[in-house]
Amino acid sequence: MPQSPRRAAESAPSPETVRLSAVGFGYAESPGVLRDVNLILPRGSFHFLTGASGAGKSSLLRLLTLSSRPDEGRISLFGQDVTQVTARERPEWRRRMGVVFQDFRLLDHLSVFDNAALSLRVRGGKRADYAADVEEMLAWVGLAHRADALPTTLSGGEKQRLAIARAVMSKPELILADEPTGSVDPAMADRLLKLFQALNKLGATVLIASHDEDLAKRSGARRLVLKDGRISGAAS
Ligand SMILES: Nc1ncnc2c1ncn2[C@@H]1O[C@H](COP(=O)(O)OP(=O)(O)OP(=O)(O)O)[C@@H](O)[C@H]1O
Repeated sequence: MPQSPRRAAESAPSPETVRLSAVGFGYAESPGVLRDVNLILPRGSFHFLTGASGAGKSSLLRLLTLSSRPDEGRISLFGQDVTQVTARERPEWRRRMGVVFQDFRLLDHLSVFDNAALSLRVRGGKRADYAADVEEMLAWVGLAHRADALPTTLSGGEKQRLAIARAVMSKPELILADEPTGSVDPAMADRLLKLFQALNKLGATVLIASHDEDLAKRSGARRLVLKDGRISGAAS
């Protein structure tokens, strides 16, 4: 039985934020997407996960967000085995992560401001206490002037920037981002990269899945390459 996330957070933090041991994963239609994947993300590390379209980057992130379970092997997060975590236990683990989904998953009935503030709202924070921080984050991603807009009125790049603001707003311990710069221009991609780097400097463990080889190189982050269902390191 894994320790509860809250209890685990109270004890000394694990030096490993993520550990995958001999992980295998696939779908009925696509078996063997991941095969014998072994991976350690030390606390406070910054990695780019690259690989061709269909290599399994999103599938690997699905396992880390506990949206899917591996067919084989074990997964630990924050030093705790989460391989068999139930749907009921999942939200508590997810609160320790900031996730940028490839399809954004914004809440269309909430304003840009309220989407960005979501993780703070669910923690029961008062608007007056977090408003300045949310406004600052929206300004950083260039959305201050759209704070009252609904997500349906945003461009693809604006939605992506909002998805990032929302994911990192509560300064999570682990940031997982799936193609977080796929819809923005190179200047904005660099700006968003700086945001991830700043959060990493504050202690967050960051894993970015991306096709963008140039951005991965510019980041100076460690590279992980997914190919034929397996992960290997690559020179940055
Ligand atoms: N829900 C699903 N059901 C069945 N097969 C799936 C599902 N999701 C992904 N796949 C298949 O699993 C493989 C890995 O897909 P995945 O989305 O993880 O790759 P990716 O590296 O993230 O690709 P991209 O860079 O294009 O987003 C692909 O062959 C894909 O067709």
